[in-house]
Amino acid sequence: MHLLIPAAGMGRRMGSDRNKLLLMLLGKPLITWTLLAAEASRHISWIGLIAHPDDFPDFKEILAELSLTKPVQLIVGGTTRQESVYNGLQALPAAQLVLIHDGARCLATPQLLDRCAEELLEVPGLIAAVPVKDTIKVVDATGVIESTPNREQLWAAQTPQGFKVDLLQQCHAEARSQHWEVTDDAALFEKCGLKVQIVQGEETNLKVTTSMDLSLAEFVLRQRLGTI
Ligand SMILES: Nc1ccn([C@@H]2O[C@H](COP(=O)(O)OP(=O)(O)OP(=O)(O)O)[C@@H](O)[C@H]2O)c(=O)n1
Ligand SMILES: C[C@](O)(CO)[C@H](O)COP(=O)(O)O
Repeated sequence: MHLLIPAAGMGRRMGSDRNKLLLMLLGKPLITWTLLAAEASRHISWIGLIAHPDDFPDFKEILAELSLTKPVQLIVGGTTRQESVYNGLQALPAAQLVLIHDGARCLATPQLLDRCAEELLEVPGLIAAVPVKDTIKVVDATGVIESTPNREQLWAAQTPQGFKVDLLQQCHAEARSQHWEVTDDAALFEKCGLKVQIVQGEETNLKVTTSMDLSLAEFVLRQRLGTI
């Protein structure tokens, strides 16, 4: 199965002066951990790494050092994640199904990628997600709570997200013509009235967004490697 990895962000919330995916995490660039999970997945056969052209030299160096067994194509990203995925879909070789996984979710396991790949044979669209643990409040502009949604219906979206390619392409085309801006591909499917199935995600599959997340990711990796 084909995998697109959006990796063209800036990492503004990290407060870093470079793409956070190039920051070091336990001795390796953060994106390396994501690529290693894709390499170890039984179902992934092709990887599209969507990046900002300024980062191409660094990504090429990382890829040369890793020398993965699977083909990796560098694709020019856009100014938003949505535009980056759109570009990825344009560059995708002929394929019926695609998984999309954030470069910043570097702790996703190969097993999660494989479960999503297998489930995608049965449904038009899916996302990994975990039940929300906190009580969530809907708050107005003045900081006053408006409502408390029933937690049983709340799930935190992760990636991988997987889709039938033709349907996702149609949703992205519709989004461009209607000027929809969303933070994930499932939201486009939803807006187009298409079904998106939840696949149980992983609690450790955090998106490295702030420097605290980077510390948490290091802790999880050390635990996995048995060094703590
Ligand atoms: N124009 C963009 C923006 C984001 N991404 C990717 O989408 C994923 C999720 O985005 P996020 O965590 O928000 O990354 P950044 O945009 O780098 O972070 P920030 O919003 O803090 O700037 C990341 O793997 C990021 O590289 C992308 O490919 N193209
Ligand atoms: C796709 C995503 O990782 C799902 O949680 C997320 O929506 C990416 O965008 P964000 O704005 O960084 O949350």
